[in-house]
Amino acid sequence: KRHKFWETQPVGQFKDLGDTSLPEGPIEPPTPLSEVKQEPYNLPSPYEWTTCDMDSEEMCNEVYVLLTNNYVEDDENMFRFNYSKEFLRWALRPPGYYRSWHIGVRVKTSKKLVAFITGVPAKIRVRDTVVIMAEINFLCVHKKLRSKRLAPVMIKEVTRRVHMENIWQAAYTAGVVLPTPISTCQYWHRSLNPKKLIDVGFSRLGARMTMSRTIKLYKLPDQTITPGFRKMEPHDVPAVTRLLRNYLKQFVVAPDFDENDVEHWLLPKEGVIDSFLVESPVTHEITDFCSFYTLPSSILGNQNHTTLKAAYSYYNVSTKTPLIQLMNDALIVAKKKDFDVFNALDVMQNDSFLKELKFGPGDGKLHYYLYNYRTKHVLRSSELGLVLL
Ligand SMILES: COc1cccc(CC(=N)NC(=O)c2cccnc2OC2CCNCC2)c1
Repeated sequence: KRHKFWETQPVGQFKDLGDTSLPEGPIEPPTPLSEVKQEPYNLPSPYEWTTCDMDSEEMCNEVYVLLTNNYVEDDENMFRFNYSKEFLRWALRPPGYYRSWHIGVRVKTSKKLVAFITGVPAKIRVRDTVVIMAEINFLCVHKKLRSKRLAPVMIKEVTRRVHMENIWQAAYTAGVVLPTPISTCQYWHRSLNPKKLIDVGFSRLGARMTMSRTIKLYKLPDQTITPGFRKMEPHDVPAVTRLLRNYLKQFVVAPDFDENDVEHWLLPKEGVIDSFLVESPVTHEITDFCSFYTLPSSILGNQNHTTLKAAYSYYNVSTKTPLIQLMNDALIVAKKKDFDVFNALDVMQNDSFLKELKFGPGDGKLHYYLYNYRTKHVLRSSELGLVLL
């Protein structure tokens, strides 16, 4: 039976789609903390819960190895996300994080880590209401333990631990359709190293196209072209916070970043997150911002290449520099940093540059979900101002 688990959860149900009489907001009220289940859910007998301390080199490595071998693959099982350890430490330890929300499942006898799920706290605005939510991510069950119904009990356990911190909503994304997406995005890819992308089967040579013609088509200048375009630095945090908060106001769902959040999520970290801004050479005002995160993919079964170096568009703000020019500078920097491909979702105003900057549509969609929060309508992807890792 499809969605046996999700029909028991406080999420929008397919049967409610189109019923605009249902109000926007929480689906269920908070439970008194004294009534929240105090002990962990039961796992099947061979398994036990563990808390993954990402500060521990050993545990962080166990998580890295589990995800490297068992996390999300593309639809044709040619690529698998290969989040780095530094990236995982960044993604899982934002301001106010709870170590207890980094949940692992071990085999009692061997102590092998065989499953993982995480939450991090985030302030998310939905229209005019700021809600403290858990951002749920990295749900991974070892390939050999699939369809043992571990995922539902892991989701219930992370929900229970989130409830214990008096948080009642969550946000998550998935490549699969579950009850019920608040929005569905198309992903797009911009080739930076077309020869490698074709060699590994990520892209195909276009009809009536030669390889040299394809390389020329995607060629980029050696230098960025916007005057005042530079790497973000710590002293830029207040100005970038103001710029980003103002820009994100236009979207129905968006993070409510303060300076601490901006310092964590947007200051450059080598091999994890790159961020740039435009400082007007005359007024020294910060007028524009762009950022992308580093998420390589393992290439499964290719003799010549093992890793696809991919950049993922994160948060971008344009107030003076045309967004197309700003994003072209982001492509130029990504190419200089030896990325093979630059990925983007059609969220925010990304639709305005995708085709012109030679992005091609990906072969899948990314669905956005809220837990225990109903939106009046399914949102257009351009109404989304939230990018999850
Ligand atoms: C190229 O290697 C891949 C390895 C695994 C999966 C996919 C396809 C895919 N599922 N892509 C995305 O979900 C995606 C495409 C563009 C931008 N962000 C994305 O996902 C992000 C955000 C959600 N969590 C994963 C990373 C591609």
